[in-house]
Amino acid sequence: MALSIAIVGAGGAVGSALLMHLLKSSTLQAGDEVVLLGRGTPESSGRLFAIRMDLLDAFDESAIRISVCESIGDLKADVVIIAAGYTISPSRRTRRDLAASNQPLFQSLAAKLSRTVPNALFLIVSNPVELAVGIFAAHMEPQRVIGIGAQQDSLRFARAIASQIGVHRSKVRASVLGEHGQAMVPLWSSVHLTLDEPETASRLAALIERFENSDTRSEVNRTRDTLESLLADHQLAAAYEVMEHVSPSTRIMLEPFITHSQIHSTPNATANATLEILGAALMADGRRVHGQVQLHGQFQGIKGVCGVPLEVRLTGWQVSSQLRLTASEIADLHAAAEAIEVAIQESRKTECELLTHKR
Ligand SMILES: NC(=O)c1ccc[n+]([C@@H]2O[C@H](COP(=O)([O-])OP(=O)(O)OC[C@H]3O[C@@H](n4cnc5c(N)ncnc54)[C@H](O)[C@@H]3O)[C@@H](O)[C@H]2O)c1
Repeated sequence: MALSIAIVGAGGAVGSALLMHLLKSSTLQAGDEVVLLGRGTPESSGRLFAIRMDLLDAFDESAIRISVCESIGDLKADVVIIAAGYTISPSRRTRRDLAASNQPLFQSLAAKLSRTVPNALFLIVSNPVELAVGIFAAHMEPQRVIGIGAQQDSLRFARAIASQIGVHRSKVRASVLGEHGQAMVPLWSSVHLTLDEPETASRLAALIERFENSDTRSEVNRTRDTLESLLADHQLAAAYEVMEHVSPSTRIMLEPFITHSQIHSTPNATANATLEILGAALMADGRRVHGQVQLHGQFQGIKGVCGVPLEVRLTGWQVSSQLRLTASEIADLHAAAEAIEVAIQESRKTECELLTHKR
């Protein structure tokens, strides 16, 4: 049966990259449909119709249907990708600022989409991803809501490791759980090679020994100061060079901010991570991906939103049983889940205060 994928925020940096990746990859087949969902204003619809025409001119041979849905009430879709909302900028510097700005949008989208497409699979790109997942999971079946941040972080961790041992990412597997933010939990115990090559294996063993127990927090703090002065001087090459020499755990925390400082987003990496989860859902072959989901004790007894290993189908996620964590990783994961819960509660409190103020 033909598949329909809707994108909310299709005109943004991530949404545009996602469209390109979707239409260039073999994820969809002839007859499937990509729906660009508008905000319900003439300006938004106009822009989406123009984007549609440009895409048709580029990709018509693929025979994938591209349509614009002007009103959320008319939407029909099997998968909905949420890539709308504010991003980090000089006027919204922290995840807290972002939470305050994006919370009303998340609430409104979740309420409307739960009425029109309650049985869709929801892939959440927007940040703070944990807040969005919590809100969407309160409106639909929690099993149908997945934040893509942990997949993005896992891919970055694998690449950071691959680059330090001189191979490409296809040769390395690695997982990052927890928060898509400061409380992320890179799992050194999950790191392994997909090739049997003794020299590479010994380089990886040396890297793990060097960094597995290093103090990421203090390295992040030290390195952030160095980066800030390099960025202030527009020394981008030097900033990226610094990243080659820090721990992969530090690198995945800081490198996206260097990129963001120049192009205000990380569109292609994010589109790729989103597509990996979509691909896993379509193949439904039990491959492991990672995502922020609303847990009720299914992984390490955690209750709340947290990034965990997943198996995904179009009907929803289940926790993947393929990962064995060490005791200290389990402790870090519980600490991350608590930090996420505190941040979510804080955002809810701020929203309540704002509502009381308005009355
Ligand atoms: N998880 C990740 O790794 C990751 C990476 C990059 C961006 N993001 C997040 O994805 C979101 C989009 O990022 P971007 O870089 O594409 O930003 P962008 O500013 O380029 O695009 C934002 C999009 O959201 C739409 N939008 C804004 N307010 C809206 C509203 N009220 N209703 C409907 N649509 C609305 C805009 O029209 C635009 O299409 C942000 O929340 C950002 O933080 C996440």
